[in-house]
Amino acid sequence: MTSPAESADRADALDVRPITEAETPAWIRALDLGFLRSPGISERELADRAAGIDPRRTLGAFDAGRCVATFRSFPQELTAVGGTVVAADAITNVSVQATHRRRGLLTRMMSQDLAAAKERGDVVATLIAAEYAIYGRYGFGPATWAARWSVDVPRTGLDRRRAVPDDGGRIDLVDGAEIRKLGPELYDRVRRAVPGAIDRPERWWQVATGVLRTRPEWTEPFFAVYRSAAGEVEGMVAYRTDDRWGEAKQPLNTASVLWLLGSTPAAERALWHYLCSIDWVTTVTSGDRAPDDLLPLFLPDPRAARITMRADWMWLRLLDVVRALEARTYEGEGELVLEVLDHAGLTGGRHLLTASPEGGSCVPTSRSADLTLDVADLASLWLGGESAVRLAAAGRVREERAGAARKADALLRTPRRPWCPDIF
Ligand SMILES: CC(=O)SCCNC(=O)CCNC(=O)[C@H](O)C(C)(C)COP(=O)(O)OP(=O)(O)OC[C@H]1O[C@@H](n2cnc3c(N)ncnc32)[C@H](O)[C@@H]1OP(=O)(O)O
Repeated sequence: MTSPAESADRADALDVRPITEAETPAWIRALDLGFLRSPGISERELADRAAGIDPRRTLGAFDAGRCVATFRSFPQELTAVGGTVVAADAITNVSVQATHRRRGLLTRMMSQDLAAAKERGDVVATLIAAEYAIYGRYGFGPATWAARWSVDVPRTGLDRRRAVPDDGGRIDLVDGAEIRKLGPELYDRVRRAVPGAIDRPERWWQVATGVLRTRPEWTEPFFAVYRSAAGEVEGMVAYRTDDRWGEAKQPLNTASVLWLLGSTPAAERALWHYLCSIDWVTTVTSGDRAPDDLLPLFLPDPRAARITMRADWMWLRLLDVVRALEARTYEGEGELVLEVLDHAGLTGGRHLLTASPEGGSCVPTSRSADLTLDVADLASLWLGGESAVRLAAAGRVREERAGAARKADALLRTPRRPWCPDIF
């Protein structure tokens, strides 16, 4: 039998390194095994997925030449509170095969990647965590949250006879080519106004419209565009329907939203109302939205919208506390001394934050701290979605001065929750 120490030694002996371009197909197959996906993959899917992978930022662990662990990062833009965009190290495709787990392979790949991101000057690292328990140990904290709703259309109280937006705008059904033409500009406006949102490279639109096939089961969705009374493109939605009928021939279709964008509340309202007006559709599922999404408030009876999922979404790892705190604006004016603990030594230290609605300055200080907190908890507070009072009550943040958590909330919390509309 092998002892844990011997297993750890064996993991150390494994090669963890960036892959070569020629190794990409084997790396993708290893990732699919790690994500419990069927090993069969078409040549087209393999080629379309490989085209999105930069081998220089793609790590593999190799045991006797076989890829047994995968890890990849790519450059990403993340919107901070106030609209400034910061450079992020987006981490994805993390897997360690069931035969090689719990021998430290993830820890080795993560340490390499975060060190490289720090060296490059990225302000944060981002990821969507498969399981809650994995990433806190590396200094990540949940920073955006998501909710899904299921709308019982007959209960909404909306007038089913109404067919067009009641605000002078219009909705048109369009094809994927039109979405590729109109989508990037609209999305860019939306994401710069939403803390927690990330950029969508051209590849995102190609995948969303089926030009690139990165999943075997892709079918073309419906696409609709909303234009305001002034003719401006302000909203867009992609959805699928399921052609379900009851035994007495009642139409019972569900319209499942894949993504819905509005640069104005009016655009969001018009699109949700449109989805609830489609003949045959009795249920609308929302896809992943911010936890404080306006959807229920657009319905005469908000109880028609039932929450079906609510969870943490994007996790953040601050790589540079000073640049992160200086990249955002604040809800009020004030000073706060933060003692930030980072056991990995990537950032942290005691800093004086001088905050205002125009921005902030952050400098090392020897003044006594108001709050002591782990870098992972500061990540949860940074986008304004978590409360320092709440974290203090849970014993995660320590108040060194009475009332400091409340003061931190007055500066850092935002009226709307941060939101990352995408999975990556
Ligand atoms: C951003 C993304 O891609 S999210 C997708 C993550 N991938 C998956 O969930 C796929 C299935 N799981 C896996 O592939 C692997 O189990 C991984 C990647 C989660 C972990 O890889 P491993 O090499 O086993 O992790 P490693 O041995 O470095 O573990 C380090 C520590 O994290 C802990 N840990 C790792 N995974 C988990 C988990 N899923 N739940 C709880 N603790 C975990 C280990 O116990 C270990 O703790 P210790 O230091 O106290 O002993």
